[in-house]
Amino acid sequence: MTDTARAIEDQAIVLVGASGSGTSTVGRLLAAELGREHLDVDAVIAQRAGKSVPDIFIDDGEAAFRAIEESTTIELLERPAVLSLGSGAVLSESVRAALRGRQVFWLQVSAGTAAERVGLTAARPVGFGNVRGRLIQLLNLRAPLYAEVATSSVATDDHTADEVVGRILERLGG
Ligand SMILES: Nc1ncnc2c1ncn2[C@@H]1O[C@H](COP(=O)(O)OP(=O)(O)OP(=O)(O)O)[C@@H](O)[C@H]1O
Ligand SMILES: O=C(O)C1=C[C@@H](O)[C@@H](O)[C@H](O)C1
Ligand SMILES: [Mg+2]
Repeated sequence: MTDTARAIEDQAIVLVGASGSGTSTVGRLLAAELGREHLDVDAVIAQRAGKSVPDIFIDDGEAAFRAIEESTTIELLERPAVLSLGSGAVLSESVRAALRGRQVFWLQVSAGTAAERVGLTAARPVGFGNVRGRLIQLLNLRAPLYAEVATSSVATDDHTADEVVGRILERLGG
């Protein structure tokens, strides 16, 4: 193995994207394909807190969640895992700085598709009220931040999660 290949193997593979882009699902499948650990930052936070992310928002407030999200994300970036970031993690300048120089895949999704996907799953903070309208707002705000940190982007609207994994594997191999 070349030094470059070894250096890449030691590095986290990071997935970013809006809620419903598939960061959790694709991350789990990609990690299985690569034989790597999968770390979902939302899941790690919930496990450590002993309560769900929506409950942390309700009990402790968004600012408290963002502080935990920032430190947890930066900590987990040091692991040679597939890392699924929370959709709002890129709001943090410190997280964006920590992502520089890393392999970051942006899973792109339209608001319509994201709403269909998250509308069918368990409650989450962005799911309160008008799901599609809220997702459009969040996408407009966050798309430039995903673009800033991403080294590669993958369209997901008309592709299954397995197809998205295939696209990422092609790019990792290339
Ligand atoms: N490419 C895809 N095609 C069809 N359905 C998908 C795809 N990717 C994910 N899904 C489905 O969409 C739903 C949301 O996916 P997932 O939980 O992975 O999104 P997420 O980006 O992690 O969202 P959040 O930021 O809210 O955690 C799940 O039901 C999942 O099975
Ligand atoms: O869009 C957001 O701000 C969030 C997305 C989820 O990944 C969670 O991190 C939480 O629900 C907040
Ligand atoms: Mg997720």
